[in-house]
Amino acid sequence: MSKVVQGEAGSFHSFLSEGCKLCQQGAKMVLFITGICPKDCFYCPVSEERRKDVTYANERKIISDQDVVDEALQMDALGTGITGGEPLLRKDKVIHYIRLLKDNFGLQHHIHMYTSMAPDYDTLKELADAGLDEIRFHPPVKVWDELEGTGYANSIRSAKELGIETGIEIPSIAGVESVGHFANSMECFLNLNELEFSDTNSDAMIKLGYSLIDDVSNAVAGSEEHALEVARNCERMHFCSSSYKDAVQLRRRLIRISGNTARPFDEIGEEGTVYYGHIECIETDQGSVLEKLTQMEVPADMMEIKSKGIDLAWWILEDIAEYIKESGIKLYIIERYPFEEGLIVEKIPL
Ligand SMILES: C[S@@+](CC[C@H](N)C(=O)[O-])C[C@H]1O[C@@H](n2cnc3c(N)ncnc32)[C@H](O)[C@@H]1O
Ligand code: SF4
Repeated sequence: MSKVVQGEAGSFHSFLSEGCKLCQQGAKMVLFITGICPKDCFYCPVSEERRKDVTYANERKIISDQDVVDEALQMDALGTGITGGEPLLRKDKVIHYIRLLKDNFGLQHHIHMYTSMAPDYDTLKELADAGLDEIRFHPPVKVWDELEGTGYANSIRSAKELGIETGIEIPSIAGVESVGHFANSMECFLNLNELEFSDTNSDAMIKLGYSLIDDVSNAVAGSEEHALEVARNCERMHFCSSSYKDAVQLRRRLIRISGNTARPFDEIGEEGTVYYGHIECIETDQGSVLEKLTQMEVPADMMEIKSKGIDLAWWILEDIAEYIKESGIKLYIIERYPFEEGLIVEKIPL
């Protein structure tokens, strides 16, 4: 599928792979296999905390298979993107999780994988046999001009032969034009990511002369223009902008998760965050506060006892605030990301 889309700096063709379509709906779980990687890209955005041999499904640290299944259920995932670090450094783990996800959620659970390596036919066959649907190769910048003569060309040919939807995914920086021609000659798709600053790459990127587009986004000035150049000659390409990723994909993912996990008294906001009231009190006060709530006939399904207080519907808390406020007890309306211990966006004292 190819259509003309309007970018901030002009219009260009856009091709969406199956994995991208599901990602745009916020329906893809992100399975981070390992944080280790043999490459040393100057733009690497992987956080210090994750640059180890650790596995996460979205923000959940994975200890057992059940954790992976629970996270997919929690967001009602329609597919999974396998990433890292370099996932193929833990090939057996990748194959194990592809099988686990296909067994639990059916063959229609779409799985794509990123790799910076150029795996041989046998490795790709193992991945295809396990059920991998789509692969996105990320060759290092230094070989972009000579991709025909590298292992990436063979890997792309093999992946296509094995029936895996095949593409290249790289950041949109100087030099991408030649990758556009290569993608055409290989008849594979090309995803260009708008280059972004992160905590781990900003020193290197500033030294190389990159700068922010403005003060409110992490996007790098000039990145979109490189993609527009490529779009002139590349049929199956897509530019994934930083603002789209943040504004649309994240919001849709949060809405999916909160729709699945909100308690009866959580209000789901337009951005997918949840709003609820919170009575902060020490354990010894909890009994007397609960007694008051019962006397005021607050329904049991409109509250939940937590270790450091009681959560309840914010509109009920607002109504009864003046009757339960006393020394040592604090009342708040909280807006939070819809995960256990999710980021608190706002905490308004009553
Ligand atoms: C973060 S990597 C993770 C998977 C694997 N390590 C790899 O590099 O392919 C996934 C994609 O992110 C993109 N990427 C890497 N650094 C980026 C940055 N600073 N800004 C925008 N996209 C970036 C690359 O196009 C890469 O294909
Ligand atoms: S291949 Fe990916 S994880 Fe590895 S250094 Fe490059 S961006 Fe980072």
